[in-house]
This record gives sequence, C-alpha cells and structure tokens, in this order.
Amino acid sequence: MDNSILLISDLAFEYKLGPKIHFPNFEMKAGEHSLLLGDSGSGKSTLLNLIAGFSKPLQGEVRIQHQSIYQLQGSGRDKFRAQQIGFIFQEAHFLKNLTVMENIQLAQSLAGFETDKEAIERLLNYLQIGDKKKAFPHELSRGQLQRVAIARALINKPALLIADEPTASLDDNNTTLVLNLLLDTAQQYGSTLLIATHDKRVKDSFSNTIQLNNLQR
Ligand SMILES: Nc1ncnc2c1ncn2[C@@H]1O[C@H](COP(=O)(O)OP(=O)(O)OP(=O)(O)O)[C@@H](O)[C@H]1O
Repeated sequence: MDNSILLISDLAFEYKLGPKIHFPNFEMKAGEHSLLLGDSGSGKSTLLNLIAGFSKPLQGEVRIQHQSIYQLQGSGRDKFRAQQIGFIFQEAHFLKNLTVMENIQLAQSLAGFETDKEAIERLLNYLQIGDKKKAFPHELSRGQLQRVAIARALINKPALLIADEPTASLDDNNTTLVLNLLLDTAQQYGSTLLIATHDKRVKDSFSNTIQLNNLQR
C-alpha cells in the first residue's frame, strides 16, 4: 500500500436542474496540504459533498485511503466518513444544549469510538481554549467557535481534514492565524489537509493547488 489519502479520478456531477461539472483528476498523499481554488459557483462545495459521499457522481471515483466512498452503503458509509474525514464548515453548527466537551464527545461516539475526555482536553489546550470545555456554544466568540470546530474535526485523527472557506469572513491577521492553526494542528494530528476557498490571500501558504474551472454558461 502506498500513502494515498485521497484520489479523484474522472469525476463528474450533474444537477437535475443545473450544470454538469467535470472535476480535475488529483491525488493527495499523507501529510500533504492542498488548496482547492475556484471562483464562486465553480463547484467547490459540490466536490466536497462528493468526497464526503453525501452525493453520488454521474461518473468517476473518489477513493479515501483506497476505499471507494460510493461502494459503502448507509451506516457503513456514515461511520467511515466520521472516522476518516474531519469537516470544518464556513459556519460551524453545534448542538446548543451541549457543552464544548459534549459536542466533541458526540463526534467520537458517531465514529463508533469510546469517548475520551483526556484526549479532548489535550486538543482544546493545544488550541488554547482548554478553559472553555464546560461552556455552551452561545457563550463563545466566533474565533473560539472556529477553534472548537477544528477540535471537533480532528478529535478522531481523520486521514483527511477538509475546511470549506475557513477564512472567508476574516481580516488579514485572523486569516494568517487560522491558516497557521489549521496547518499546525493537521500536522500534529497526522491529517492531510484540503482547504477549499476563493480567498486569494491564502494562496502563498500552499505549494499544491487544485484549480476548478469556471463553468461554461
Ligand atoms: N441544488 C442545485 N441545483 C442546481 N444547480 C446547483 C445546485 N447547487 C449548486 N448548483 C450550481 O452548481 C454550480 C456549482 O455550485 P457550488 O456550490 O459547488 O459552487 P462553489 O464553488 O462552492 O461556490 P461558492 O464559492 O459560491 O460557495 C453553480 O453553478 C451552482 O449554481
């Protein structure tokens, strides 16, 4: 086995009442970090949904550590996704009646793992929000919530960490801070990092870029 984490080949998707999108072939190896670049509407979110197995392609394949995501069904696919992929969305959603600690424990349970409070505390401390473990989501600032989102995405040490537009609404200082945090934490937890963005400011931090083409209209 080589160290292939993500392989995209011959992938295309068609919306029922929308465009047909062809994606470029690419592969990510363990420990790499890549930027998925494309203008608004070029298909970044569509590709992330395909990688996660939330939607099925018209053709082609997504393999995560050699496993075809579409060959898995139902709860098997859900568990595989929870174990192998960590997601950070532009707007993080947490269960508002659960504390930070409980929200992250839930991510462990959904992946079929025993909850491990010490591992969560270590990760929260690494992200400098250890003092917030008993807080509820509405008691945190946006920056703190983003760190909780990073913790939740990484707690299961996923092979692949995907961040969708993590810097879209941030000023330059916070953009650098969040990028460095993502890069450092992904490395610390052994995850391969794919960041989807149309934020040109982040380009310089990445040697690997995957460019989506604008759709023909
Ligand atoms: N449910 C849908 N039905 C029809 N067309 C859709 C649907 N969702 C997205 N599209 C179209 O598919 C294309 C790709 O959309 P997608 O959301 O993947 O782009 P994106 O690169 O993530 O954009 P953004 O950066 O603005 O989030 C766009 O042209 C969009 O209008």
